[in-house]
Amino acid sequence: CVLRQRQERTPLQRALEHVLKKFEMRDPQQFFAWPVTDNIAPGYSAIISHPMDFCTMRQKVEENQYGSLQDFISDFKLMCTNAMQYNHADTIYYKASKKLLHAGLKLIQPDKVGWLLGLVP
Ligand SMILES: COc1ccc(C(=O)NC2CCC2)cc1-c1cc(C(C)=O)n2cccnc12
Repeated sequence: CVLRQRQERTPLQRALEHVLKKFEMRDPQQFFAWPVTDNIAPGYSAIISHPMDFCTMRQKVEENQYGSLQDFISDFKLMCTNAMQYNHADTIYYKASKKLLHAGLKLIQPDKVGWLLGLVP
């Protein structure tokens, strides 16, 4: 997951970066900061067909690969549901991903997201 230096950003990119920072703050242990590897999670790549993590999301924002907030939220949900699929419910990762998903979706609820969509014409 390579991050290039900052280029010119569209209003959507700036808004997504803002939301991404808020999401990342809800992952203090940084379990979701980087791609999960097979050596820390045996068999991960055979079980999870579409891995996702915050660094990859940041890369996609920087490369303007998200056409909308919804595309971005889909990757956030994918990241959390991957963790609930691979990890058993009694693990710290499953519990962290469930908490992160709920906290993240609360952050972008319509009543709270007005300020955000104000940034995007
Ligand atoms: C980038 O992923 C990680 C980075 C660091 C850590 C980590 O610090 N784990 C320590 C807490 C007890 C060992 C765990 C993970 C990790 C995330 C995950 C996810 C997200 O499924 N995971 C699954 C099984 C084993 N490790 C992990």
